[in-house]
Amino acid sequence: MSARDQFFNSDGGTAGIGLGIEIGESSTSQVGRGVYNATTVPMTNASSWRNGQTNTATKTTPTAIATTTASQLVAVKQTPLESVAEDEEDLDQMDALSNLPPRDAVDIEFRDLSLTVKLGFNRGEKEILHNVCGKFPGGQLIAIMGPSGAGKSTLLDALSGFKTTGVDGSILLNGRRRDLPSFRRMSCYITQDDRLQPLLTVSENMHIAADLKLGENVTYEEKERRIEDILLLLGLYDHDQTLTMRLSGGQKKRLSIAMELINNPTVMFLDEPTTGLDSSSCTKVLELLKRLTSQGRTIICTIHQPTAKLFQIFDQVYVLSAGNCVYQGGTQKMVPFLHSVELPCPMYHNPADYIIELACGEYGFDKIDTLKSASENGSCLTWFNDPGSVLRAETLMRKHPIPRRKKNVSMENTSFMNQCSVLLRRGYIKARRDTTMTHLRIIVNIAVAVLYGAMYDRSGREGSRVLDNYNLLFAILMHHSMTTMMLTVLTFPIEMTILIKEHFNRWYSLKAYYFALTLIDLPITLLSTLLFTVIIYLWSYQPLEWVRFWMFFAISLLIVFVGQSIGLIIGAWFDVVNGTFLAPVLTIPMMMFAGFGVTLRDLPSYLKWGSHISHLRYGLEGFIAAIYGLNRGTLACDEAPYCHYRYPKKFLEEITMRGDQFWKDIIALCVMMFIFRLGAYIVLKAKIKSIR
Ligand SMILES: Nc1ncnc2c1ncn2[C@@H]1O[C@H](COP(=O)(O)OP(=O)(O)OP(=O)(O)O)[C@@H](O)[C@H]1O
Repeated sequence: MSARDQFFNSDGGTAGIGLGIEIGESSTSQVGRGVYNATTVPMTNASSWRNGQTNTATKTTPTAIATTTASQLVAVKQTPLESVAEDEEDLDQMDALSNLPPRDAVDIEFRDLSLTVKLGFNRGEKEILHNVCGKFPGGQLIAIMGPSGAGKSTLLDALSGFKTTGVDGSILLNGRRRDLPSFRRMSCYITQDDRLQPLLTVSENMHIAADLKLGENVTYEEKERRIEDILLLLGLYDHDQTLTMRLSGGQKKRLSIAMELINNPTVMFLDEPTTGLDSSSCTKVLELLKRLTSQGRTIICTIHQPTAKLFQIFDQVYVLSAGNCVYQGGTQKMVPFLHSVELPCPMYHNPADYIIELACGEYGFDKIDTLKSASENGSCLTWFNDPGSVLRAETLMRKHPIPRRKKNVSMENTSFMNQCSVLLRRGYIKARRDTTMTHLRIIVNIAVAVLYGAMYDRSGREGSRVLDNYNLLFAILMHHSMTTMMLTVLTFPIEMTILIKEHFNRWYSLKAYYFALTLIDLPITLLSTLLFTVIIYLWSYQPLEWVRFWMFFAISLLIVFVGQSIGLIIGAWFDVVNGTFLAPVLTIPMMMFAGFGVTLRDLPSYLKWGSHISHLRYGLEGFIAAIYGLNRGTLACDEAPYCHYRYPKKFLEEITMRGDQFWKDIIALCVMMFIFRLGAYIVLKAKIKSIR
């Protein structure tokens, strides 16, 4: 049977067993037996409950259930892997899982956690989390639930360290204050949207992740083994040659998890891992996460409103309402909890749905206050599955040794050189397959060169067509500047989302990323600019002198680089919509200052500064120097009886350009390129910081 089939045929034994326990325990509990039986029994078999069929569990006496489920509980606790894998396929997956080294469970606790955001200039602040407390014991699958806007993602961001600005309160790991750099080394964050490289296959994505996330001392065989195990475990093994963009939503979600599993994190944060998936894929993803917790990992997910079937997969739930905790405890204990506060879950109602309705204020806002005080805004541990086993911070501290202090250890697992070489390899694969950034760019350069060539045929040699040629030079300038700028503005925001995720998960440093980004684009920029230049230069009959050709090419190349750097600054800071508006709007003044429409001499004195900051001015001046400078001789005058610009000098005088400023233009463009590149790096860094 294929790995995929193995994955999809697994029956989620853990969840079922967990459910049995819940019913048994609750059936014998003292609180509201009538309501409790009615509401929890359906969870044993969600579909039969929905269909209104009688469930066998309902006919079982409470004592019988208690006996059965108690023995299941023992089985789960003592031999989790064996009891989870109920058939051969499961056991195969468990094999793969057992090759991932188990982790020492990390207990996460937070006290009086609040998070405040600034609303903008003069608009004050907004507190999103209001002194919430909570405890997430290690080795459990925990759901953060709540209505939309309750603060689930914000809590996840604060706990994972993704957000640090405006966070107040304490976060403890095994009883000690969280040291963020160390915590980031043992945890990972999987975002709601799948930020994956679409043009890489599953296998390539996994190999890149392994090469970046595993130390350089890990052998090739070890990496291969780990990749194979993870792909097998996640049911992606049969798809390892599929391009990521062709994967289904559920497969993409699993690939996101697979890539972060490579370095075996102890704590995993997942923002809405089930959003956008069908119910079967949701179940599979959550069952997979449940399996991962059996090895000591603590997995915390936000989830909107799980179905009864999904709900019972979790060990523990943390429910938020408008930034306050309204329930914290075991999934099985939610119904007794609601009963204890005299808000019993109605018959045939999914408790998860009911508590969300309560948290939304559908039954009155006073109920939210009741729940908040009953759960002590997250401090109350009474409703944990096994409150007796929940260790206090002091006990945890004593149990876990003081971690060794790591000074000056880089956040990344591999060296700068390794990061650069892996990123260059990834960039090369992407560039080969990228229809926009590579193929389309080359095609557009050839097509535009042919079009301009046809329009301005022979304009470069004719004295009577000097003005046409001047127009051509300006059109070339705009083409080089705008195409690369707009391409970057349109594509970089998507790349940026991937960068934010991977950089936070410590795949690479920003320096390595930026270095690779700059280098990887060089060959394609050189090739497309060279093709364009050769075609237009020859077709428009520019002077056939090597020195002029290379001067022309050098200016073209620098303009491309400057345009690209400006695009990078805009693309890094703004989204596609704002960027698409801003880029042309900023280019127009640069065009006006270039000396094309209004000569540099005629520019008002108070606007002269503009021409010094316009890259298009240096570009145009450089082109003019290449074509009409270097004391170019008399032009041919074969096409018209009157030849106004027979002498290039006359033309230069008229446009107030000297034709001997080539090196000054080159230096100015180089300085601009350097400043804009550096600016783009600073903007990138600032953007990443501002998000956090
Ligand atoms: N930077 C911010 N500025 C202003 N308000 C913010 C900011 N970030 C979050 N909020 C607000 O905080 C609240 C909680 O947001 P959060 O994204 O955590 O909610 P959520 O529970 O995850 O919602 P959903 O399930 O819809 O994703 C929302 O009302 C949101 O508008």
